[in-house]
Amino acid sequence: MNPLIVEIDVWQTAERLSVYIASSLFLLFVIITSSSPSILSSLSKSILNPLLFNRHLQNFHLKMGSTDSQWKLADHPKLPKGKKIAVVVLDGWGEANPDQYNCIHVAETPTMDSLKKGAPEKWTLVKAHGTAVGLPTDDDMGNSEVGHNALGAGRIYAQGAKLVDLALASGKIYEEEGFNYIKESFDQGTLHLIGLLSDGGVHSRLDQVQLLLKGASEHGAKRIRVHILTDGRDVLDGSSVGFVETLENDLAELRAKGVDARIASGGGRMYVTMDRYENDWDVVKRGWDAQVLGEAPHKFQNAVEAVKKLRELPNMNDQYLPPFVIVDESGNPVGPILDGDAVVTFNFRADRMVMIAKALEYEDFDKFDRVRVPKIRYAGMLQYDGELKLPSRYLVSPPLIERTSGEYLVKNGVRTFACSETVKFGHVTFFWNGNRSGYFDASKEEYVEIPSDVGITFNVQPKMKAVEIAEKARDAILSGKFDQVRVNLPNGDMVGHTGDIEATVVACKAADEAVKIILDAVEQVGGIYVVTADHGNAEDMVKRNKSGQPAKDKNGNIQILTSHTLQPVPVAIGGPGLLPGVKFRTDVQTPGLANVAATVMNLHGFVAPSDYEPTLIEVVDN
Ligand SMILES: O=C(O)[C@H](O)COP(=O)(O)O
Ligand SMILES: [Mn+2]
Ligand SMILES: [Mn+2]
Repeated sequence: MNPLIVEIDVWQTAERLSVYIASSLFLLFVIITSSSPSILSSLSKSILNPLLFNRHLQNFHLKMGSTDSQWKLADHPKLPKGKKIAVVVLDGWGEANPDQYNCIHVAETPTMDSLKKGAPEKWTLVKAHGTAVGLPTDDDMGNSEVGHNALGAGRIYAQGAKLVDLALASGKIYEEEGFNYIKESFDQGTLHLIGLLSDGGVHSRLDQVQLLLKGASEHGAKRIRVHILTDGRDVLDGSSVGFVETLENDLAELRAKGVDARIASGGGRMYVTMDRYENDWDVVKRGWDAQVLGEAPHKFQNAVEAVKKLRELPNMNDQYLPPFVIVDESGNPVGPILDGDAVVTFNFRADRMVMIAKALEYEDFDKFDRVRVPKIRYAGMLQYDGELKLPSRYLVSPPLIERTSGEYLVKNGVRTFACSETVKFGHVTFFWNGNRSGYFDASKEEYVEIPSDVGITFNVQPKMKAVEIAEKARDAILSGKFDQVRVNLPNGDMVGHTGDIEATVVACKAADEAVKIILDAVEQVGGIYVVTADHGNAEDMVKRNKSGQPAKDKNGNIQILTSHTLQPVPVAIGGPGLLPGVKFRTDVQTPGLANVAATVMNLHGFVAPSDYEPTLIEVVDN
């Protein structure tokens, strides 16, 4: 066995022992002051399970109000403190076979190529999809929310997709406070469901919507209106028609059972409702006008026809369909949101629901003129922002992601700088910190957002703000004011989602150049870099058949993949500050993104908490 691992084990045992002694005194106190048998039995279970016990204790400290000592991380036995560390997340940068649809391979990426030459000691691959990041199955592609959650939290949490599955399967969703709250409107009002209609599993899933429709009607909803947002980003472009047909069939079945259920409005997710990080409130306003006011530039009597017709507009695709409302024979919208109605936003993922949640929930709201603000009972599928408690009502509790590496490091004196452009800003801050907005300690942190271009698809500007982000990171590194400088470089992902292969190649080159700027700064200050990604995207831009060849549609055309992938992502370490003996371990079972947090903590000179996924590195004495 590696000497370092033994040393850490010894240290951890010592730590655990001291924690036990202190805690046993506390437990004794509880036992003496309480004769409850249930407490005694759970205590004895905890004592027998050190991991569980540690977690209980840590959570107990947090609940009781934490002090610095409870956050204190142990010193790493070999790795020094005080190194400047750059953590670079290349969004949508996976590792795949080299071919013409692998834009990372096609692009000139000398910096990332040079890192790869350090394999296997300084460059490795980790899982970034499926159960490795808390998604329901290994058929689920990775995404930014779960990827950054895992990177920052160092542990794998059952994510929204899975939690909603469980709540629907057990029927618990209908017993909880959130559903009971909206149910109050079912007698007199309409239940409105707003969200992304696809089976992408990133923000929402069609099968969950189907179950919710069925369950809500069985629990008393008599009038239901669905406001759809078409996808084409997490699923193939053009698939919207099939999803709308499926939904229409379900609604027809409900109508046959006497429920007045219809689609009321729609629009493409990137143009209607699902903006994020306040990049462009007009997107949310277009949705508000269609969903709440029943007003849109396009009116149809049938949603399948709406989607088919709007897709015929020049350069149109599912992501950008203009807003439309469904009207009756007299031209009146069939489902504006009115006083007394209930509204559920059925996406489980947070980032692109926060803005609409604010519009639906906040009394004081000045981002656009809402014209009419109906008195509704509103619930999110999940609570989208735990810090803002937004929305205040929700059907399923979100994963409780606590004690993230960001919080630990800041509380251990690591001065932290984080930066991206608007479209990914929340990824390296909010998602990284366990879906929590704001600073842990404003005196030690600075988060910089570079405004993204607004109102364009990013294939038009594939370089995005990569250089600006890198220059901010460079300045932060050189300033000496920060110990960790963390960025997200969005290009591979944001341009990859457009399906424009040529532009994605330009995007990958731009991201690579940005990495170079950051690594040069690391070099200058004798620092360390950790370069990784949150999931794949740009490395595979075509749908593949089972044998891995590009799949063709019925007309013989290649099907461009706009979505993320199931590919692993690289993790590269290096820089002049890295001790020569540091290398990637070969004994970590199925390493994934969640193993990165402990790795970074080690490089800052600390041992990660014992319930974190193991570090990827070891220090071998020369
Ligand atoms: O919201 C999006 O843009 C896509 O659905 C997923 O992309 P992301 O997970 O990289 O943000
Ligand atoms: Mn991403
Ligand atoms: Mn993406």
